[in-house]
Amino acid sequence: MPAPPSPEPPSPAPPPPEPSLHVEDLDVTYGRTVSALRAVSLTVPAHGIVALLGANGAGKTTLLRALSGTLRHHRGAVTGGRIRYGGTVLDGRDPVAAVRAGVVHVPEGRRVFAGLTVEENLRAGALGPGRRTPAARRAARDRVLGLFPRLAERGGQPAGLLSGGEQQMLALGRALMADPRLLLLDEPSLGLAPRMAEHIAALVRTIHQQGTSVLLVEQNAGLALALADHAYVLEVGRTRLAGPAGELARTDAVRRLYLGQGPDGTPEDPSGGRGAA
Ligand SMILES: Nc1ncnc2c1ncn2[C@@H]1O[C@H](COP(=O)(O)OP(=O)(O)OP(=O)(O)O)[C@@H](O)[C@H]1O
Repeated sequence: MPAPPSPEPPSPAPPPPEPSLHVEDLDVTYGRTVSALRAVSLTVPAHGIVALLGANGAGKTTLLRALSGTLRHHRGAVTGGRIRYGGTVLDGRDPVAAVRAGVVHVPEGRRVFAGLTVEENLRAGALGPGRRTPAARRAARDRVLGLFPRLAERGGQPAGLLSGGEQQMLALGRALMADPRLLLLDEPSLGLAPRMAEHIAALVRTIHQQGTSVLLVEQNAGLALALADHAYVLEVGRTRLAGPAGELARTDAVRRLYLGQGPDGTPEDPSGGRGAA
């Protein structure tokens, strides 16, 4: 008698869906009196790249701090609303919870460890809370050095000796060592010459194409809107505008206040809109 057909092998479980970030009606206060965000809502879809624009003091950094669990280091707290990343609630959590969920913050000013070498800075990024295998760490390091060959050349040098652009690459590289699914970038082009700012923007685009979602805070609105699919404009702690980046770039308010253009698209502000007040 022929043997009965062997049962079909079980099909592999589908990979977990990419999470999206949902911020709903978020309120943030510093100390007892400073209300920095009021009822701010924002979404970063899976595989999205979203820009957050706004003048100095609008609350952009505060929002990134709320997402990465670092508000309390600045005497701030979420006082209302909700932050969800996929199935994980992140409001009121600490930085370990954010990194475990895949949300990694590159703060303004780079904050590399100046006295450590480039290689040691990268290793510090891999020390995240997730229990990752040595092979996963090696893969992350290979990815970083592939993206930033200059860091490979400078591996043994103290990070404090790097140029501003190289320090920004190191800050990005260190964050990538934690295998983020959502990268929070605070002013990556700040203080860089235009060509280096363009180079960093191209690297951010590549990082996004490799599968990492990005929430980008940038005062260089032209650069940010060219990179992003979607954008939000914060004004004194509230959302003033939101929409597809290309559409926002054509609105009068964004052209005038953030792109430094007159009504006919001609430049009005010689700084090109950087640092709209
Ligand atoms: N640690 C803090 N303690 C008290 N108030 C703070 C603190 N950090 C920020 N603020 C206040 O919160 C508001 C939002 O500041 P935030 O730094 O988030 O703005 P921003 O849009 O990132 O501005 P910038 O572009 O200047 O960094 C401002 O009024 C600011 O003075």
